[in-house]
Amino acid sequence: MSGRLASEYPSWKKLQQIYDSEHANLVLKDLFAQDPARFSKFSKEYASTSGPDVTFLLDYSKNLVTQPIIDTLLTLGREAEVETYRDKMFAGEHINTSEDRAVLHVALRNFNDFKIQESGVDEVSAVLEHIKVFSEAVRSGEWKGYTGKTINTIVNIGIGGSDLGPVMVTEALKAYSKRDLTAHFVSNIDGTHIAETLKVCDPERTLFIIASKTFTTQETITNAESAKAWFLETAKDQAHVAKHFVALSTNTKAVTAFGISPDNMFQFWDWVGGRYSLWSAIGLSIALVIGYHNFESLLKGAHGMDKHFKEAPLESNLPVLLAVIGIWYNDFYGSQTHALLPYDQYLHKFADYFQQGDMESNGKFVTKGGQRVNYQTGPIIWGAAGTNGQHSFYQLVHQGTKLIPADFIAPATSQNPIHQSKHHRILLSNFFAQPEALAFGKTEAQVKKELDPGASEALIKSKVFEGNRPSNSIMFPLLTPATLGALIALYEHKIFVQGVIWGINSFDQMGVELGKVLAKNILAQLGKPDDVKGHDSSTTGLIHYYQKYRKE
Ligand SMILES: O=P(O)(O)OC[C@H]1O[C@H](O)[C@H](O)[C@@H](O)[C@@H]1O
Repeated sequence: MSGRLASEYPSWKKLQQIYDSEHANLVLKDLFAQDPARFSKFSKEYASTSGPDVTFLLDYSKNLVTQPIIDTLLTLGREAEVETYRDKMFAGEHINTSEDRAVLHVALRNFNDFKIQESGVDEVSAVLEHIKVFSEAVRSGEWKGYTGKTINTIVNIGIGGSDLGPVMVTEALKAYSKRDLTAHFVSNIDGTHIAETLKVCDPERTLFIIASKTFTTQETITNAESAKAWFLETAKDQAHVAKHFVALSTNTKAVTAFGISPDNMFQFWDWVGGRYSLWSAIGLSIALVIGYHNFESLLKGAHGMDKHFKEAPLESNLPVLLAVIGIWYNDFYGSQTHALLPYDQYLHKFADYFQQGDMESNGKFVTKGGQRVNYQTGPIIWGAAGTNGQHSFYQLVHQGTKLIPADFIAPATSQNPIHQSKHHRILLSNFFAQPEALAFGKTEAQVKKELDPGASEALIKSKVFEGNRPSNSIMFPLLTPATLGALIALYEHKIFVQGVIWGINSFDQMGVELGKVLAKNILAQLGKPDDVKGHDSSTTGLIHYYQKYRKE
């Protein structure tokens, strides 16, 4: 984040030399055979030192690294001043330089532990109290709708960071949810999303949460207006809106203009990035679903990881280790993607969440200083909950031509230990087997032994697994709110460290703007073919096709 090109650091050049001269010999099978202590050397147990107990194991031994490579990667971190920039973040310095903002999602889960100076930070506890009081009133039934009935449905209307975090966390912590309160999340501007959701809502018992940092996002405001119109069809009186609509935003003026009273607004601040906002008022739907106490545990679990990230030396700092290992593949092996593969159905939205978290943060081609990078920055993040992926895309992961570093994530204990945990044992046997298969593969000699002597060369070759495909494994005892908080913070800080090393600003998102501006211009031209002006022939042709067939 210093804005320097990463490729100028001496350690970067050294890593390139190491890669060129050694990568052909970096064979996991050999590395494990040569060192029986490899697992204990390249795995770490995390234990929180503040807040609720959180422990997990990070096993990074199945990576194409040796100790000297890890050391050089850590030197890269030091040369890029990761520690300095980490301290700047926690101190509230304006490290988001393009927008001249502090980056203080860590302040949202701090509970007065670290001293952070920034306007608004002293209001965090009041907003948490507001979330607590409101969520408890709704959950207990004390908060009533306009006809005196209790709320049984919440609809969070938001997009991007105002949607993905709450969606992912409420799914992940479903085991802690209040079963008589149904949560829906409407994000897409496609009218289908709100229309299908409203079909199952009762206006007398539904609470709409309009979640938008800016309160100007086209999708969210349009969906919110449609929801309000739908509500008023039944409720008639504008005064009833107060019982059924609340806003989560930094923009009081726009919230008031929409017709939501400031009393029903949950505040946050410009130093909370959208993709880091689930810890803020944007988490209201989470508190409603899992209860404030559990929401606070989520925050405290994240704070424990913040403390680890802030205080642990780089060589035992888990977000740093994940970050530099990721850079090794991304920048030296040329891998384009990184897979997040949780073996926990509750985490089925984890990869979706970190698509925004990582790709919006680190999908940048210029440094903070405005130079075009001459190396790869953020990877493409993707993934799905195991074992589903095994029956679809794992073929390519095992035998395709691309190197796909992957993180396997699993709880030792299931929240649903049905059939004497039979399901969970099967799930975990797959969680253990896949990284093993990826790393060690299956040789031609092994394949031949299993086939008839007359088997064709082609058949033999098709059954070979080259192996040497790297992965991390993360295991924890149980997916609790605090564990999830720590896990999310682990990845947030990993993304931060990578951004610092690449010299980019991980906290703006200029890349989402151009399409929005063009769409606004096109929207004004959709009326008639003659209005369609100023486009290339392809865009013009597509709009004309729409105009020919549309039905209003
Ligand atoms: O919360 P909002 O202001 O409505 O923003 C919602 C989302 O839209 C923007 O375009 C950004 O790409 C996201 O980072 C943000 O989370």
